[in-house]
Amino acid sequence: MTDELFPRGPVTVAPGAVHLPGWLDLAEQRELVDACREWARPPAGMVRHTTPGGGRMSVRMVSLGRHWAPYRYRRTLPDGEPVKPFPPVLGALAARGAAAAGFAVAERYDVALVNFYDADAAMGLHRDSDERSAAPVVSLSLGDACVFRFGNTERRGRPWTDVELRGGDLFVFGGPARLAYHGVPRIHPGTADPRGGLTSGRLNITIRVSGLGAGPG
Ligand SMILES: O=C(O)CCC(=O)C(=O)O
Ligand SMILES: [Fe+2]
Repeated sequence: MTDELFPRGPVTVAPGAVHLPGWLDLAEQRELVDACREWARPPAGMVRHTTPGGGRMSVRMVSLGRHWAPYRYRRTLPDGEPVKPFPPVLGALAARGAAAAGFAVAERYDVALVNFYDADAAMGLHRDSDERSAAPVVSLSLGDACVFRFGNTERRGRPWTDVELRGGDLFVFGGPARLAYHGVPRIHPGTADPRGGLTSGRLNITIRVSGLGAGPG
């Protein structure tokens, strides 16, 4: 983005974790927001998951390619609906994003999770460890800014770095950071640039290589 008061440059937050601010222009953001609206529709639309411990997640999610629900991937939703296919546009974006962050990825990206955060939603510190691939996770942010907490691979606690992710930002974590704990403690409501297609709330698209191939489950 060229109209920022204080332009933000790429930052390596930890070895293997790269933040590229303003990676998507406003037109690309609008296209993705429109696509997310389509993907969020039933059948196989947006859901709030319950964890095995009985807690209800505040983030609404829709899966593409494989249905993710705590804590594994499946081909179908609990009601038997097939998961929506993985859109080729996200495969291309993920490959481009990983390359922009300095990663050479031989595998094909095949799953995505679209997360919607309203003003009060948050995501606790966790690792993305349900994949069977070491390929970097590619994350795109749209709408409201948030605090993205990027921790370490050892424990769900400090040390961590808090990064502000805004609409259009790319964050990629792979290599030594692939299994680092991370989460979203807070949304900054009302910070979305409406020209990016979202007037309230935050969308995050997280694209991964499942490593599950054509196998079952
Ligand atoms: O919303 C984000 O930026 C992070 C999402 C996330 O960590 C996940 O979907 O596993
Ligand atoms: Fe995650």
